[in-house]
Amino acid sequence: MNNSQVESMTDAAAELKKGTILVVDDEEIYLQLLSAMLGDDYHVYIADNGRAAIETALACKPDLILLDMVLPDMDGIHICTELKNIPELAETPVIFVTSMVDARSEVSGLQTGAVDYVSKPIKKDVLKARIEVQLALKHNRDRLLRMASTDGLTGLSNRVSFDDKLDKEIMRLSRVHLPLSLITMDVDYFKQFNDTYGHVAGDDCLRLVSAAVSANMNRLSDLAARIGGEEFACILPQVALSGAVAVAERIRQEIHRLRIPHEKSQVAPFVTLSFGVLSLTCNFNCQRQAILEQADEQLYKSKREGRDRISSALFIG
Ligand SMILES: Nc1nc2c(ncn2[C@@H]2O[C@H](COP(=O)(O)OP(=O)(O)OP(=O)(O)O)[C@@H](O)[C@H]2O)c(=O)[nH]1
Repeated sequence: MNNSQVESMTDAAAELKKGTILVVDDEEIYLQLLSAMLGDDYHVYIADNGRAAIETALACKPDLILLDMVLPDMDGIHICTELKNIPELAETPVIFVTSMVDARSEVSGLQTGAVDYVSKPIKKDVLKARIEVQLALKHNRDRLLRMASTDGLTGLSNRVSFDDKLDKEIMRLSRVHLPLSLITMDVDYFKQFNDTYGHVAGDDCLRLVSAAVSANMNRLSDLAARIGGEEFACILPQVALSGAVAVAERIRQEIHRLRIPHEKSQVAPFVTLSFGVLSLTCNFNCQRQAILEQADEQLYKSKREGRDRISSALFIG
């Protein structure tokens, strides 16, 4: 077996791992024991104090944290409370693994938001079974959350997660006085498209359009959503008007390149989109509803002025 075969087998083994676990314990012997116990099945990260635990959790986004109660810089209750206050980590299940077996400690641990409490010395099979239960629950919860925030037809974000993201970005950017841009877009003469080619072809068309829209979301903080039947929208945090118009133009041209036939369109023999772009410098008085209304006004302007075009404006607060 050559090196690259060994490497690809190692990669394949890594792929098969069932999740990421952060082990937090100040005793080297337990870090070693748990790493050896779990290392074949999971990606294991370790931390030997509270501060390192929080930093490592933020960096590796574990599926589960095994947390000791007694650590040199802060106790487990304190660490768990901090984790629950960090939005990205608040839902990460924590299992206390500790020698403190009195009922009061156990109750405190569970009241802090831990999902389970396991006493030392560790019984390998029991701990593994409890980990499996918590990971299965997390997996299901993540799947339900994904389904609740995704549009079933296109795989883009749905209206609920669009509204949620917009509210969050308005608050975040208000603190730092940075711009936010929105692009709203709508397929031209889509009723005629459905009437001509049928609803199934209409659905296929919406899927192609959404793929073109999401292909132009270049930053992790961008979000593309289907916010109505044939209406899409993008949130572009920290992007000013000219940048957002450039993104809209890229999407417009990409839709042209797709050449999806649309013989009943009065604009072109293929599918086109109309766009509304709106930018604002956020402040705490900005209301989602007012922002969307003004973005829609720009979209209607594009429709009125002939479709297959971009209209843009700065938000008037
Ligand atoms: N295939 C399909 N059609 C949809 C879906 N959601 C909405 N539609 C259709 O989209 C069409 C939208 O029509 P209108 O609002 O009249 O707009 P339009 O024909 O695109 O005209 P303009 O927007 O003015 O260019 C309607 O016929 C809806 O039935 C969907 O999920 N799939």
